[in-house]
Amino acid sequence: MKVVKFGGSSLATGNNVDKALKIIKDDPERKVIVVSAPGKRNDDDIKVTDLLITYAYASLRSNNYNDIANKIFKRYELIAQYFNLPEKELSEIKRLLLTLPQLDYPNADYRMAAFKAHGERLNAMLITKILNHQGIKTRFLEPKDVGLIVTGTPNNAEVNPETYVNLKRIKLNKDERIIFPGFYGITPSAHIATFSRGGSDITGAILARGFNADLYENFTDVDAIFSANPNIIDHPKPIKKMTYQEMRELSYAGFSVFHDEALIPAIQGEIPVNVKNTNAPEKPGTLIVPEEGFTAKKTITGIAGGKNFAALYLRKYMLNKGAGFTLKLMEIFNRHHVSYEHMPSGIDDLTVIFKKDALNDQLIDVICNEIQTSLNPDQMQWIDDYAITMVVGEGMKDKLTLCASLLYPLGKKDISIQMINQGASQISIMIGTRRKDEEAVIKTIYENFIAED
Ligand SMILES: Nc1ncnc2c1ncn2[C@@H]1O[C@H](COP(=O)(O)OP(=O)(O)O)[C@@H](O)[C@H]1O
Ligand SMILES: N[C@@H](CC(=O)OP(=O)(O)O)C(=O)O
Repeated sequence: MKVVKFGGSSLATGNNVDKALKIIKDDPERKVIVVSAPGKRNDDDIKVTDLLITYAYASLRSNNYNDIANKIFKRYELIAQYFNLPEKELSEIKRLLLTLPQLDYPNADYRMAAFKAHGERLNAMLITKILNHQGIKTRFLEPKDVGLIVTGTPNNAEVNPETYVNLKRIKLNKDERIIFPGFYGITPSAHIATFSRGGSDITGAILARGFNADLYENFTDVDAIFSANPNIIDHPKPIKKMTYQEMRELSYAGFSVFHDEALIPAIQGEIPVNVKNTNAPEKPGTLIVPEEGFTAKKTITGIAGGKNFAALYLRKYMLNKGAGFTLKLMEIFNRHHVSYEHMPSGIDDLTVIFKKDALNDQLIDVICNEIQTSLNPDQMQWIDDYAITMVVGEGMKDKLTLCASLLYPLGKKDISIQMINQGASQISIMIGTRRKDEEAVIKTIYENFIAED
């Protein structure tokens, strides 16, 4: 049995949905289908999830939100019309959409989560109706029906392990497909909470693990995962096969094609993941597999870049001798509920790297003031335009001189390296630069090490 997920880019129009449905019908093993909300139809379009965010704010400010609600409904109506679905089939979808502002929510965050989740919820309802209309027996199931329980914050939730116990109890009928909305779960108190953006990939992986699928197929709008972002490198080489850990590191640093958290359930359940193109399903795509039994054919598998970082540089002479410096630093972060990403250090200095969305200007000032008062560093600098480039490959493990040879062409191009860190797993090297240099780092390493390999 396969769990299949279609991203928003694969469900943006009636024509796209039709391609997705053909893929489903083509293979009886594709039994559990996770769907995202309709995505962008062209570069200037707006994803339904973003329209729902606007709707949530507009309906808080005034009663004048009909235009945005109608604009959202129109997205579903256009898809329904493509399949000649009778209009009455849409009445429930319209009602649910229009009543969102009137419902009770515990607070504004839960309210926002419920609005956002309806992008996938209504799409799953619609696609179920379309398939049944075509004579394909299909059942709509959602998190509350199967016990997909989440905890954490309402717009950045995490799956609760109880979910897997609940999923084991669900019976899948032989002659029936399941359509399941991605991106959200249900809290222990039965409220909707969403994963972080792009989180339908996570739902697919949870169901693949929970139903013990043979394969998790993730359909998107590119032929494969490429060895570099196709928006930066022209026609980058596709990756045919890679390990879970390689994918984790690449998606963390910027391969937006697959959510980095989505691999964890797949790893835990040892479910292989196949990323494929809805527009070319005959192509093999990229297969993501366990490390055991994997033989690396290339030194570097891929290179990813993330611009959305900031760093705090601290110099304190004899840092290596002074006990408690790092502990006090951690206590300050902990007091303000700030998590950090990396903390490379030397004898006299350390850099703490943050995701920018973990902080705001006020918090940065408060934290820097506390550090100055309690740790009295010899130098402290906040670097707001920090970028991380991650060079990843299982084949890097035994290449002792790789680090030096990676840096040489960057130096020749006058790119200033702020930090370099080889991961303990030895399959990644992280290069910290100023944001303006990030694309040049990716292009230089791609040209010298991937294009040639
Ligand atoms: N290394 C990469 N390989 C493939 N696609 C990438 C890569 N890095 C970024 N992308 C982008 O990710 C997009 C697919 O992700 P996304 O839009 O979230 O898909 P979906 O809507 O199917 O979830 C591609 O269209 C591409 O622009
Ligand atoms: N619709 C949600 C969740 C998601 O996964 O979407 P997509 O499959 O289009 O990346 C979002 O836009 O974040």
